[in-house]
Amino acid sequence: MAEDSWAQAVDLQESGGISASVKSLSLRPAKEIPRASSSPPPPPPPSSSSPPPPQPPSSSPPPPSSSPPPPQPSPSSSTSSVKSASTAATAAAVSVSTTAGTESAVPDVNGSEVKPQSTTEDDEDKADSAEVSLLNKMIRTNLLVTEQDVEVKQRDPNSPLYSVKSFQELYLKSNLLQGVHKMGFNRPSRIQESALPMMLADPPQNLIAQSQSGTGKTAAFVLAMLSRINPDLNYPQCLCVSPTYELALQTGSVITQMGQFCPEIRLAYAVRGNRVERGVRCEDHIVIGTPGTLLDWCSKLRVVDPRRVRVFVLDEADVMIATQGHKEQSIRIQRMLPPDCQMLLFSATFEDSVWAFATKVVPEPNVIRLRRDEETLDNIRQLYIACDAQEDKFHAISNIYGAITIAQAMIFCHTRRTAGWLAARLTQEGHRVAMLSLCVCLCVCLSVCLSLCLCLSLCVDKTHGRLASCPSHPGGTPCRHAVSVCVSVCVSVCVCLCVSLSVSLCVSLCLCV
Ligand SMILES: Nc1ncnc2c1ncn2[C@@H]1O[C@H](COP(=O)(O)OP(=O)(O)OP(=O)(O)O)[C@@H](O)[C@H]1O
Repeated sequence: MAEDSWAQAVDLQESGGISASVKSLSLRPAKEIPRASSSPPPPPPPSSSSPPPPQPPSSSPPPPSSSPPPPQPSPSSSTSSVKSASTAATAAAVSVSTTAGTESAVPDVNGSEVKPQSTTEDDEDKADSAEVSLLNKMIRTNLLVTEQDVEVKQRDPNSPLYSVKSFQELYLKSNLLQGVHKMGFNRPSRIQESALPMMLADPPQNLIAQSQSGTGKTAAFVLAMLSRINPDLNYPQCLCVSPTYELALQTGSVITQMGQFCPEIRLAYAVRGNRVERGVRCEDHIVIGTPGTLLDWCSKLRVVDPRRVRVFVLDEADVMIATQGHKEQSIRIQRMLPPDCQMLLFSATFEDSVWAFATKVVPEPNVIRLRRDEETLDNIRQLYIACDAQEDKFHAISNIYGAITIAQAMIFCHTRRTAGWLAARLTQEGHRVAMLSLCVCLCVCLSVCLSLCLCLSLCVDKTHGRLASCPSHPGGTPCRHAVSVCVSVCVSVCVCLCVSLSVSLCVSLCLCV
């Protein structure tokens, strides 16, 4: 959206309070929704490729179908946070000098956030936006405190604009307020100051809100959902759509924490693997899920009656539209909701495509936007050089080396190909350059595995085609398992090495940025 369309930039210092109608209540474990298979869903596999589901604090009851949902994570969810780190932070690092222009990863104020920039190179190296989002959530455990201006565009410009400086001003139910304080929230974050009064207003108002990761969006809409629930009504009153299984679980854990003193409120996960029988009504108050499964629950399976939903939250809208099919599925869910259902949409970024989607899903919205500051750490001086072409970047780096003394440096590049190109050019210039990339790591792993394989083959030869220690064939019977043993040992070693290398790469990148 054009900057000048933001008619109303608001100084939130001059804000008043708001009386929100709050009927909040409590949270207790949900009844299990009957599943297609009578056996409980298997726990998520303990593989490196799926992050562990968030654990509710010991003081809080487990979430509803609260044996966290399940299981066969979707293809998009089966990618690892470790991979996220390595791919998102950069595809490759060249140990030499300064960052290579716009292709480098951009750290946030905590030095932790990663945000990939799109280029046309090496698509396979690009980070999945959902992974990046999940990684940011996992890395960031504190609120990102910012003094940025909040821009507010009200649906009705004549209506008074409220913002709050304390949670008490929101007139929350006491057990909900207790949960907020138990989470260590003393006062609303910058975006919460103006978003919460709008979200809790009576009659309910629709909202599109954009602010960067870690500014308190999730906490804000969770509070709004918990506030709207009438626990005497045993059907879903709030739907929350997340782009992936893992992100849904993350939000679920915030609901569980914030509602820890509201045991009557129940939560269900509409995610792949949490199977329900057609026509069996869900009696939980909040359903959080991924677009496809949630759509099935609302339409095909008729587990949720969308006509009774009061609050619809669409989280991570920018990530959502990056996933094929999610946009359409979200719109189809939205179309089933009653006209007076409160629609809330959140996004960390606000490109035109996100805005177009947002306005399609959220009719007559209020809009809140938190401007993003330039982020720097005090002890780091950041400079940038605008380059028109890749070749210019090389010349810029050469000039820096010509102008100042640089003993050692690391250059982060977006793709392996760029890193290789830059390493070659710098080497030609007489610099001593080493290149580090996932590919190099994999080659090392592979060579280690091949040597191992060779050793095992030699062992097999020495015992005339048998493995002396084969438990299946003691006593020297010909062993056909020799090759499979070799292969499986190699594969496991390879996997272990890849994981550990990825972890160390991830850690070193985090430290470097
Ligand atoms: N008012 C508050 N006071 C203190 N901490 C807060 C407050 N609101 C949120 N937080 C904490 O700040 C961190 C980021 O909050 P939250 O996850 O809600 O932000 P977000 O904008 O949704 O970020 P993301 O998109 O990455 O999830 C969380 O650890 C949360 O517990």
